[in-house]
Amino acid sequence: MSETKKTDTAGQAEVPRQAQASEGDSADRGVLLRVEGLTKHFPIKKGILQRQVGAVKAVDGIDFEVRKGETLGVVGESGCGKSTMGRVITRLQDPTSGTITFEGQDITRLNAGKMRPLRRDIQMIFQDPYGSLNPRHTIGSIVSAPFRLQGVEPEGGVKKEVQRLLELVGLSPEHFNRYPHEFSGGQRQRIGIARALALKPKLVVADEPVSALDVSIQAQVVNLMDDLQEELGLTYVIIAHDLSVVRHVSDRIAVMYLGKIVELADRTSLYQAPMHPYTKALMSAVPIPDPKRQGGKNERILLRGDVPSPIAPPSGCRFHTRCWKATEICRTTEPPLKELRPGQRVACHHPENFEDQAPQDTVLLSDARKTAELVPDAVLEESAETSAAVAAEIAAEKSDGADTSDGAEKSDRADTSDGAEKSDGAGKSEGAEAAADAEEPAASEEPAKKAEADPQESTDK
Ligand SMILES: Nc1ncnc2c1ncn2[C@@H]1O[C@H](COP(=O)(O)OP(=O)(O)OP(=O)(O)O)[C@@H](O)[C@H]1O
Repeated sequence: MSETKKTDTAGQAEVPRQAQASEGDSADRGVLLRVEGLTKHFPIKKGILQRQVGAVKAVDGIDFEVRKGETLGVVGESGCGKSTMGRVITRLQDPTSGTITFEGQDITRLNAGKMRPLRRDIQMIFQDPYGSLNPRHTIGSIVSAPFRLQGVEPEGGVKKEVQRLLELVGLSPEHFNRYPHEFSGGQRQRIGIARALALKPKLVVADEPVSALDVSIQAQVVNLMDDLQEELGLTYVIIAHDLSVVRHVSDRIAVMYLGKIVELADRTSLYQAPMHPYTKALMSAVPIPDPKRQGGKNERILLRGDVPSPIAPPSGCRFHTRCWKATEICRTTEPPLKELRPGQRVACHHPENFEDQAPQDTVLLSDARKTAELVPDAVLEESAETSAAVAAEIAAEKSDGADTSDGAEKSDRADTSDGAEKSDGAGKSEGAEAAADAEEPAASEEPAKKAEADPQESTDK
């Protein structure tokens, strides 16, 4: 999208202009949409009396904000609740609970009549360019529908405005009287975009806007959305099932798993140092175009099985049944979405690239042991190394103000060079509790304890 988004600056988190104000400072300034505790449960009913016997917890308590002018990417496997989230925040579906605030106005419970004026400002682009256009209507009629519905008469008339919109999205104004079947998938998606932009919305939620298109066409449509954002000052929420589409266009990315946001970070932080193991797994699935980086430590992490059912999600951390780091606390206690680094929120007891949040919990669950078999050794080693390095850095920073940077660097080297086992120990010794007063040296018994408790696991590693 904007130049800032296309260039990755090493080590420096990229934040859109509007987002440069600190999180707290921008309590609402610069925030277009705020979502708090949002849930959407679909009731499951049975019998003649249609009694509710359960619920599909498609979205199960999410919080995030969308800042003016930014692109927020939302990723996760199929069934994670992304589309439901998109339909609820645009109020095409009612939420079960939580609040949605748009430009400071609570829109959670507005009825259709009260939502109508807001429909101009909040638009959605749908995944299927074939199903989302009525085959019996001409392109002119489809793109002019928002004007009719809102009773808006654009300057110069509807026809002229629609032709301008068609041109804007790269179609010929002469296509006005043609029908959807006369267009290719990419062209149809452009028509969908023209329709969404007709009333100059402030927020556009695009649900997998390119996944139904050929790869060669995907880039064209993404670039078009990109250019339009700059030209019209749009704010986007772009939903995708993998990171390959959103990685280039998003300012920030929310990773969803089974109805929850497990990580939310600016793009650079997410790519340079993903913290949730699920994010890391999703990232490892994206092909790396740089041949120099191929064959390095970025090996593919295979996740076991499918996303569990949202009718009865796993207890504690919902990812624990597929996570190679899961310990008992992951099964029993749901990790909160916590800001571990500025601008990077993560919900994990044993995050990647950060000190362990539950260092006392060292025995892997049996599921995790099986899952670890699918994770390349290099990834496991790297994971232990980076966590230990961060833990050492934090400990050094806390113990010595003046010499911090030097000390931290040295201890990084020492830990990482010794390999996974040693660094794992260091990582485990510096936990959340220890971090509060982290003067203690690393407890070297930790890895031994782990190996003792779980010999299979230690050999796996
Ligand atoms: N109207 C509905 N009634 C009942 N269950 C629903 C309904 N809509 C969605 N679901 C369920 O909610 C869960 C989340 O679906 P959703 O479509 O939001 O996920 P998603 O991450 O967007 O997946 P996909 O990429 O496949 O669309 C799924 O288990 C789905 O079956």
